[in-house]
Amino acid sequence: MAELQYSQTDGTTAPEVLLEDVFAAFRRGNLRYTVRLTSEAIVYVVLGSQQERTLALADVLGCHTSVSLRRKPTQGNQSAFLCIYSYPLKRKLLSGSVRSRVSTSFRVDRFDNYEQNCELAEKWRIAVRCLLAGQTLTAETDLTPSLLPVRPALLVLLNPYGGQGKARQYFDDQVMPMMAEADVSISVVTTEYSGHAFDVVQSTDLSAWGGIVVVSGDGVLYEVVNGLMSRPDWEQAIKIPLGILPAGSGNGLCYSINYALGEPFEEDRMVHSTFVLLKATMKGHTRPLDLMSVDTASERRYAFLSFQWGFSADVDIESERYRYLGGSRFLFGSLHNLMKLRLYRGKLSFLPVKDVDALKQARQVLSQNKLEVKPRSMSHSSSAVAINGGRDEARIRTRSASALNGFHCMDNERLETPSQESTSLDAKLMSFSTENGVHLSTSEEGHVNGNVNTVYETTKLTADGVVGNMNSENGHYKNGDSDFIGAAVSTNQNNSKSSQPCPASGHRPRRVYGPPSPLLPPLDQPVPADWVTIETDFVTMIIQSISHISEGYFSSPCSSFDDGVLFLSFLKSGVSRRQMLKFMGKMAEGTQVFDFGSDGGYVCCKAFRVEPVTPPGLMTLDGEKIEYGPVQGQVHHGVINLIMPND
Ligand SMILES: Nc1ncnc2c1ncn2[C@@H]1O[C@H](COP(=O)(O)OP(=O)(O)OP(=O)(O)O)[C@@H](O)[C@H]1O
Repeated sequence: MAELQYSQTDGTTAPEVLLEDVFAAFRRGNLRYTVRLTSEAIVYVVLGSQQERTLALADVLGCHTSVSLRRKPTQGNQSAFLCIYSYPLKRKLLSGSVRSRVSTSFRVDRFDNYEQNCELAEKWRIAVRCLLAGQTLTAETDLTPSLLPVRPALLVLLNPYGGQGKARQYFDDQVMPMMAEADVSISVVTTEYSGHAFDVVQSTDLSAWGGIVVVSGDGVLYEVVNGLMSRPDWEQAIKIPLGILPAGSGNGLCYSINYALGEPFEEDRMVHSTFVLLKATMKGHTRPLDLMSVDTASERRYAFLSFQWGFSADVDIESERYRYLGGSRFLFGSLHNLMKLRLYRGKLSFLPVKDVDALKQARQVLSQNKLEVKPRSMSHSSSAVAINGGRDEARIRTRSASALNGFHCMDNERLETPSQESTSLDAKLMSFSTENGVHLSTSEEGHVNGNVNTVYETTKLTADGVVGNMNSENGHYKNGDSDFIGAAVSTNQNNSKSSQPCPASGHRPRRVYGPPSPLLPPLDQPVPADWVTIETDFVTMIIQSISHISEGYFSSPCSSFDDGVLFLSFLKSGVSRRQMLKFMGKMAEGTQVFDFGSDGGYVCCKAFRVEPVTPPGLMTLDGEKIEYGPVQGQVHHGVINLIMPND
């Protein structure tokens, strides 16, 4: 643990000491500390020494009392225990900073009486929990349990087939122990078919939940958003706080959140993302996130991430076969698609946001990140794009080559139309054993071993709502319906089981709910005169509302969560396969390209329309396949409440 100077040497007032006591070390009772709690930290000093140690509350996730001592107090042992769980950032030699768990325990033995010691420990626990919830305390505050904030449980939707199919493992091993430490109660639904998340949120009583968290990729959150927007009470429903933990392939939203917060993602992403989610949950924090409404010829859908057409959409959908590779599936998909570079003829129209030079701003953002940017025209192979080094080097190291958004070869290589190859996910027999819910390990400073008492449930929800709680016990998580053999795509509400993601999320009825889209004319009418239209052969097109469309792919440096605008990146024909390969090498090095010179663009807009001329192919919304054909969309400012710290 880092040793920090607590006393204020800079002339500023030291934060008020809320609690101060003398506690013993957990294991070595003869080692005693003076422990102080302020609104910012728990500071403890070895008695008779000047050495202070600090647990910054910003790093603390929770606090429990007597967690490991199941044994009854004996005559010689009347102590209670206080255990604090923190996740400070620690520097690593090669990979920057990562959070690692530290549990710090004190023996509370001021009194000869066990109950009094318990009371004292409980007082500390209440104080720490209240501070973690963002409450203001003073030294005079009467620390009673009634002060503790009561928050409804989170509804967790876990897709066991997202990404490499490790969501269950990550959840059991990493997420649940942290949820228990933070005393956040949850109900877990394991999705059983593509479209299950949609069905659940469409019909569940939302007032029962404090928020909905998906343990999945962006695809399941897309289902959740569309499920909420398909409700007659959509206006209220979409306000429920939404969170995401990264168990997919692209994890674009989760990456964007961590990026915006400066939180590591490269290593232990689930720990970092859970930490961020829980810190926000404990304080009841959310941040507005823009919503995109997208109309196809037959229906309306909603998205929070991106619309894609061309190379990147093809890579996303066609790389489903490499799903077992996780995020690397995009690299293989890109290499595969590189072999058969295609052009996509069509008309792109957009309503530009005047006076915003997106490219200039993006260069500024990148240079602020201490990245070196040398814009070039893709037509000129001699000019290079290099974005290197800087504080975010590790963070923006591209693992996913979905970023290799199309380039068209100019060496007269054969251009093909998009293929209609089927996508499939290997059906696998999955057996989940999650016997021992939460286990805390022992480490330095007298840390605690043992199971944490917490209550969480596996809830079986169907389109009809809550069917029943599967299991609920102290510290034990049992998934009653975890065995899974997939066969076919199904939206069967009788919990029929499927292992094949349905990219189009099923054929659902036309949406009738949602905000009006005043910027959009009817799809069969021309766009207004103040729109810009480009008709050409496109290689790729991405319209996005957040910074990253997949892990490490910083495709829109100008985007923020609730800026009320969209950023459009497109690339027209004009680059060779060799150039593209070179570019892919740079991507592997951790470089990024968003600057397409005269062969493309990066613009800020509020609405768009795409009218493909190319025969049927792939279009995606938040990485999920949508109906191919004319499509248009507009942004709706800050409609979604994203679970994310806002302080
Ligand atoms: N039990 C299930 N069986 C089959 N498909 C499922 C199941 N649960 C969810 N799905 C589908 O899996 C698809 C992919 O899910 P998800 O987005 O979680 O992972 P991903 O595609 O790997 O990640 P990302 O979207 O971040 O690239 C979604 O379309 C969802 O509808």
